[in-house]
Amino acid sequence: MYVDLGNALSSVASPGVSRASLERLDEDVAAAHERIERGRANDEHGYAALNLPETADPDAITATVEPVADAEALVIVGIGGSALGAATLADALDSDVETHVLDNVDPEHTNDLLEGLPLADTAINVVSRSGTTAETLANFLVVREAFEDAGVDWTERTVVTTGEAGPLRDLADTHDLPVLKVPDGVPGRFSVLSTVGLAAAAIRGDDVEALLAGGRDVARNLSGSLFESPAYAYGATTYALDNRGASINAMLPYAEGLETYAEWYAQLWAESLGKDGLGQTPVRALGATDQHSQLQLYRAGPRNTMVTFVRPRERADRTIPETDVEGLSYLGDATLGELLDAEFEATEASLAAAGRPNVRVELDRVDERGLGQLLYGMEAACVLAGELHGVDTFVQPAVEWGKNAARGLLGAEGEYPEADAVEDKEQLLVE
Ligand SMILES: O=P(O)(O)OC[C@H]1O[C@H](O)[C@H](O)[C@@H](O)[C@@H]1O
Repeated sequence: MYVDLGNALSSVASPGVSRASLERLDEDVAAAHERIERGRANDEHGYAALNLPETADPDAITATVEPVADAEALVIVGIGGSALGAATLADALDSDVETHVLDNVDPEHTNDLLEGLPLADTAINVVSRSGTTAETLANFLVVREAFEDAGVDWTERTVVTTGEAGPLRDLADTHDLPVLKVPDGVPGRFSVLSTVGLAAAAIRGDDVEALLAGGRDVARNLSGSLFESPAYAYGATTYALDNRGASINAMLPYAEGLETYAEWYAQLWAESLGKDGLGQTPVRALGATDQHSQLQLYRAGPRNTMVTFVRPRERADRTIPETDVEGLSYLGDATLGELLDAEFEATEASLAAAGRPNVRVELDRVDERGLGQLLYGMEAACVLAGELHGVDTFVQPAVEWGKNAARGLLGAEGEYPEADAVEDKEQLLVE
């Protein structure tokens, strides 16, 4: 993972950060790094996630998913941090296993998905750390019923990933299902390199060891200086730009396979840093597609946005056929990859020319190792930014409020005062 901060400097952009400010900030980075290292050493909640490249057990994961390793299709049932990591890997890595993520509870989508699946050859990986998330459990019950209706034994096709206890764990025990435990101290949005993200990767035949090796590459470089650690360089610079007015961070990967990565990043950034009135709003985008939609705003709109570019240094390529159509001959000498790179460089330069801050993150390739580096790197960047902001990176009370309110509205057992607030809603209906 490589991070170029040149276009975030105040000599280029406004808001921007001077080299002198970054050097001063480096003292805070050193203190934050010490805190992070202490948290990692004690396996404290959240910090433990940064140990996953060392602590995850790829052999145990592979052995547990073995009963469904022959699957032609895979449905990952989970939501938020229990879906987006696996979805990111599935979007970015080729596999013969057709992979679907059932996170939302839109009945039309669920019906369409279930109708099209070869159920007898489909694996289910149901993932919920708490084992209580309404969307996940409801979807699982629906999927299970579809298997039963088709005469397929769902217990033979299901792998469960969950915590030590809870309704999903009970269900798994009752039916003697293979279970992978969500490791302690690892919040969902930091769990891609654990059983949460890696079970699906193993079923798909992705190289789980290489994903973890990518994480280790970046972990090795975490040090007390942002000038020595690409992950910290990114985290510290986003912090500095946010403080100077870049309250929006548009994630713009230039690789089709990284579209879902931008979703994963949005959860990581929003749920971890959005608290105490602070936080940088992540926006999901894709290059070159969003050059033709969002870019106008980022170059000429309010000066409240930074852009994060992500691109692989190498990718498979395809030649653009020659043409004698007048005005298009320049395309015939190029490849699609060269065109995408030219679009990337032009966009980066156009933002810099307009004085708009942007940071370039590069990977060698979009493969298991590169993804392990990118995902771990962004997690470490986020933890650092959380330390610098002084927020509690690893909790999400605002999300829990909504979860409780929905439970209360559905009449779940227990006290859910949040549901009363929904019923007391002020009305101003315009028809
Ligand atoms: O894994 P689960 O317990 O089902 O939780 C799934 C998701 O639920 C909530 O929305 C949390 O805010 C997320 O961080 C979490 O990833």
